[in-house]
Amino acid sequence: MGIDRLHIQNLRNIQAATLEPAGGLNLIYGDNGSGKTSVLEAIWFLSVGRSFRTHLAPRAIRHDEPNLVLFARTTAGEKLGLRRGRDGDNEVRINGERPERLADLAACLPLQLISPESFALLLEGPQARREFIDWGAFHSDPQFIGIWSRYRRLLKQRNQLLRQQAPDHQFAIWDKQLSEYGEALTAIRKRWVSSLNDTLTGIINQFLPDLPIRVSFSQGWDSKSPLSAQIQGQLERDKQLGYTVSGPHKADLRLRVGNLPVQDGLSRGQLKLLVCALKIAQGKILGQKDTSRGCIYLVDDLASELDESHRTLLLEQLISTGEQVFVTAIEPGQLAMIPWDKRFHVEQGRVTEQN
Ligand SMILES: Nc1ncnc2c1ncn2[C@@H]1O[C@H](COP(=O)(O)OP(=O)(O)OP(=O)(O)O)[C@@H](O)[C@H]1O
Repeated sequence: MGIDRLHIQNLRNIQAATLEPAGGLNLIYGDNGSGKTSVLEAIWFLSVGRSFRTHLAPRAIRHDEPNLVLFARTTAGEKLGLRRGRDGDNEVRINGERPERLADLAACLPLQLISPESFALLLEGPQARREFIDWGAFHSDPQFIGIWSRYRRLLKQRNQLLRQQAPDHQFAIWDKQLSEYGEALTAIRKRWVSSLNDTLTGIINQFLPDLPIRVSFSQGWDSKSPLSAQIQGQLERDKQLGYTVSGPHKADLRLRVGNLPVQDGLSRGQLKLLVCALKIAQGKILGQKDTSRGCIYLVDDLASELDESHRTLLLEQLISTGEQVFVTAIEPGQLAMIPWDKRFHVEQGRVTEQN
């Protein structure tokens, strides 16, 4: 899985660039502010429909230009196009057609991003970890997106009834459906997390040997009780609070080292290695599925927080996935020993392939 052609127009300081990346390891190097991260941002945009740096797409559009335009051709032959306008006029195309939903882009182009901001996965609230689990659930089970969307709609409707202090009998029909979809959603998440665990343990043992790291899935409500009983039992409390306290929308991935949450028990570099292990494991499992197209890894600022031996270890793990990898770095000299398949130099928004 990968992209064999990428065209970027008017994204940040890149006026126009065309890259023909290798199927394996691609290095993107250049000085601070040259536009390296913008190349990764372009690929991310084409998968997710937005930037990983800002929720305000106009900020990514090159100054004084009305819109940004991106295009990629995947190794499966799909042509993905995206245009974001300053005036909010947006367009997405897959093989020339408008997709039914934005998630269709992600299905064509599964990505894992490792960046200095990826710490959020471990340091911030559970939402980032739910999104992490749901990435795997989405890519491994075609039913997931439909079930997840329905659950979210039902939850919104129930919360509205709670805020309106609706009489108890009005909840019965919503709660039945909410429980059914919630259980189905959780079953897919559980399957994914259990398939993740073995691969993850192997990578953690390499990255962080001798540390007793444990990863467990918390489904968002008491695991001894069916969701229907939980939701029924908490109705009075939910009414007082005006929202649904427990359920799959509160799921989390718990990570501990010994008795401590990892954010308290690991150094910055160790946390980064753990984030990398989680993301590499996700992509590896997906790559092993018969139905899967694998995934592309984007690694922004490889050197940050990691010493040389851990940088090498990380790259070895990435190479072992056999997937397409894009790595940005300021100084290519530090990475001279790595067998890059292609190297791209970025200078003031101009991208040139090096021999
Ligand atoms: N909307 C915009 N229009 C034009 N230029 C922009 C816009 N937004 C950001 N820039 C500039 O584009 C460049 C973006 O650089 P980018 O973050 O991709 O650099 P980088 O090579 O990854 O840098 P670093 O090594 O410091 O992380 C910066 O020079 C920034 O000032």
